[in-house]
Amino acid sequence: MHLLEYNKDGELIITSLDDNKPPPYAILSHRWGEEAEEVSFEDIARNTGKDKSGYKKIRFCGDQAKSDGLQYFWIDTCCINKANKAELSLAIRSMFRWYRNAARCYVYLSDVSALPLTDERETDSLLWDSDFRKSEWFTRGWTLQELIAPSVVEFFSREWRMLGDRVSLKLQIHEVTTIPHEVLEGSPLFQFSVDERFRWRQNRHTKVKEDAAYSMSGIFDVDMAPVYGEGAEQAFGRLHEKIRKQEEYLRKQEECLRDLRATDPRNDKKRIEDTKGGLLADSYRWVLDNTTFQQWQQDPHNRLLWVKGDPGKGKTMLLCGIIDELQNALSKTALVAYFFCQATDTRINSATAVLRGLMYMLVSQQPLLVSHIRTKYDHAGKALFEDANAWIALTEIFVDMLQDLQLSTTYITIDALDECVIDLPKLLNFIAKQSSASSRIKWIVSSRNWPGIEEQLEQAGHKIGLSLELNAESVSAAVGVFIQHKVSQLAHQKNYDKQTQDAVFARLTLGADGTFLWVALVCQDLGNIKKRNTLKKLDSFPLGLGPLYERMMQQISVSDDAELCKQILALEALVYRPITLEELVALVEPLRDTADEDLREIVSLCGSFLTLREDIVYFVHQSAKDFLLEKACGDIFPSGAEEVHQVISTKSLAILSSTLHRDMYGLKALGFSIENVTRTEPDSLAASRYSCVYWIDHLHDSKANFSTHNDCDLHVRRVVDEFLRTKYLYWLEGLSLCKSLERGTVSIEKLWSLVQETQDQDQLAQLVQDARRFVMYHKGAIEGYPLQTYASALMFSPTGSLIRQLFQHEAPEKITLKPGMSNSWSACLQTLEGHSSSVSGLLARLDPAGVSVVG
Ligand SMILES: Nc1ncnc2c1ncn2[C@@H]1O[C@H](COP(=O)(O)OP(=O)(O)OP(=O)(O)O)[C@@H](O)[C@H]1O
Repeated sequence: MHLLEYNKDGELIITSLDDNKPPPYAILSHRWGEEAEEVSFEDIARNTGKDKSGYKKIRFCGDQAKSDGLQYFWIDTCCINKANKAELSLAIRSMFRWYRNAARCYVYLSDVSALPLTDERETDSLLWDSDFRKSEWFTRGWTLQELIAPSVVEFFSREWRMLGDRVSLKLQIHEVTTIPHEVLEGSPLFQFSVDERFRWRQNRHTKVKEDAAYSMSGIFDVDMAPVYGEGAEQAFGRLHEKIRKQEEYLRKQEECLRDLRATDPRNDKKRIEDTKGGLLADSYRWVLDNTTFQQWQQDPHNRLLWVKGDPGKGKTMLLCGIIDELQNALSKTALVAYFFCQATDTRINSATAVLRGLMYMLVSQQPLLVSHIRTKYDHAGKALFEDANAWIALTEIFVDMLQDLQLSTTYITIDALDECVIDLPKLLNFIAKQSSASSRIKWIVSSRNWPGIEEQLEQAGHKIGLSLELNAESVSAAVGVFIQHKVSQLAHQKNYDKQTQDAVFARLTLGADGTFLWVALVCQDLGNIKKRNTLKKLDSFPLGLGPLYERMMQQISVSDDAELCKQILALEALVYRPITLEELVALVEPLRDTADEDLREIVSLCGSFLTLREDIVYFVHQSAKDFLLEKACGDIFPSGAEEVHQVISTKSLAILSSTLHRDMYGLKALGFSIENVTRTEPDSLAASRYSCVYWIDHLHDSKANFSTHNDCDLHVRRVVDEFLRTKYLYWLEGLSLCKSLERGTVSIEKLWSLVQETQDQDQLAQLVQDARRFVMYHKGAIEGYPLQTYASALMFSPTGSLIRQLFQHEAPEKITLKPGMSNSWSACLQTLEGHSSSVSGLLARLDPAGVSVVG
């Protein structure tokens, strides 16, 4: 790009600079006078044209830029070498970007006069307002992008007096152009519909007719080479086609991000901070002065920082604090991606979830990185992130992203590696390798002091460890600050007198032993104790986390609601994700008619093991769940954990049997896309969502043995058989509505492995086999369009399919297939979808050889 500047003699000169990284510059927007009177590229090159009337504009623009501290400026009359056709064409395509990248845009309105009345600097807007509104500048085609693209647009009168800027004049500009205020205030253009953007060009004209289309291309962010002579119709036709392709691309992009996002780690961080009582800066800031931390931050050879410590030492909160500090201190171009593993939540407890979360965060901050995902995603779709090869695909994509030169300094943080329960060794191996790969990427991970983790991270070349136990003094001081904070909170809440407050403080200080969690749990308990009993109870809090949990368990055991609390704890310890209160009530029979208030009270009676946030029940800490599973099994699972799994599984089937039916969200149309589905109010699946997704997992973990003939197993078989016969299709619809069909197919495989054990391959085995084929075959259609379960899925299943026969009454009545379906399932296991746009009606099978093509 060519830019103008003054040389040391005050003469205008033209300089060519890199288009991608231009220095700050001003840009002029104006109406051309007679072409012969405008200063051209050659004029500047030859130092001529000073006698032309257009020269004044250039001097004004240069002077204004100078007074705004800008050395360079750009004017279309003389910064494009029009003799060079290729350059001209490129300039037309780049114009929107040049205006957008300018530090300031000066709009010179030669038909608006604004002479000052009294004060030299002030002009009276009443005098020029009407001229301003009538200015020809608002009627020209190219000036639309000149008005919208730059971040700062300033208007000047014929006398080069400042009238105001795009924001201060937005009322007038809106009235003249109808362009919304938000656009004039700088909102991104993609937020406005195509029709809306086309509307802004109404009443605007261009000298050359094709320019009417070319001048809009930047507004739609499409690249369009000018072909003068093609005519306006053809030019607009090309523009519309480009916009259509662009929209298609963006839609796919959105789809890709939606599929990638198993969780948004930013929300997890907020939630974790909230459930842990809020982040206290004074309890983590010690780390900023820690020499190991500083070494990691400053030394390019130290790329991986491993924060390690025992349960409850404050690692998670420390990482939350470090992330905040990094984000506050970073330059605009640096990125921070983080992920919090939580073993209790299946969404965020696997190696693939970690990579998905990190990638999602990187792409959200640097959208161009999405190209690395798109190359694979455009072929594979959502399965890329979920199928058996997901780990391989994700690591390849992630490595590509990290090697992308557009990625500047990047901080990657993963908390609680020990809570990554699926494929931790793979994740550790990946971190160890990748953390050495680039000095631009800095890693922080945290975990408990597990030898297995230590062993694998040992392989990392550029690592450094920060042990909380070895920094006991700093951690103790941080816990001291935490105690002060908690005690003053309690004192306020319980209205403690000075003696009680001091005694609580002394007890917590004596017992904490550098463990935040112990303090947090004791304070939670103290919050439930009457003020007058506080001093008496203080000494009964045992030292150490384990003994404290034991005491909590004993208290529960002697309470009036002991059985109920234990039942809830048993369920909570086994569920695969945190459940909502509604799901809890559905799964725990004695809670069925409990009033909301009582329900909350009962949850709070479960000692300090559980906590409620936004009506979801969480463990207060992973160590609480660990304690229940390892040390309190006898209390909460008197007949073994398998039995509780089995109860959850059969209870789930009972819930599903009474809630599932056809078209639960009232979608009516068979082609209703899942993308447009919103939950009904009240949500008919609210209580059964968990059961819908996880009943088979619990059945599987109950170690049900379908080949024995004991009463219990026979009963379970009967229940499963009955459910599949009467509810299978409604269950598939439910899974689709819960956006969990993929998981459902994995579950059906699990069920299949269970029933396969039956020696005689009885009816149930045949039914499950058929159900499995059914879902594998029609997964794509059902996943995208829940009600296709009853249409294409039923109709395109073989006539001999048991599921088809059982649900024949749900199939569309008036459609006959010619030729009809064969009697049995083909060798094809799954339908591959190769359509480029969405499928919304019935599907056509074109290929009898085994692979169906739909669309
Ligand atoms: N900076 C802090 N601000 C506020 N609370 C804190 C802070 N640090 C620790 N805590 C309190 O201590 C508790 C335990 O901290 P945290 O969960 O970070 O421990 P952890 O070391 O990650 O434990 P684990 O490894 O077992 O998961 C938190 O629930 C919170 O109540």
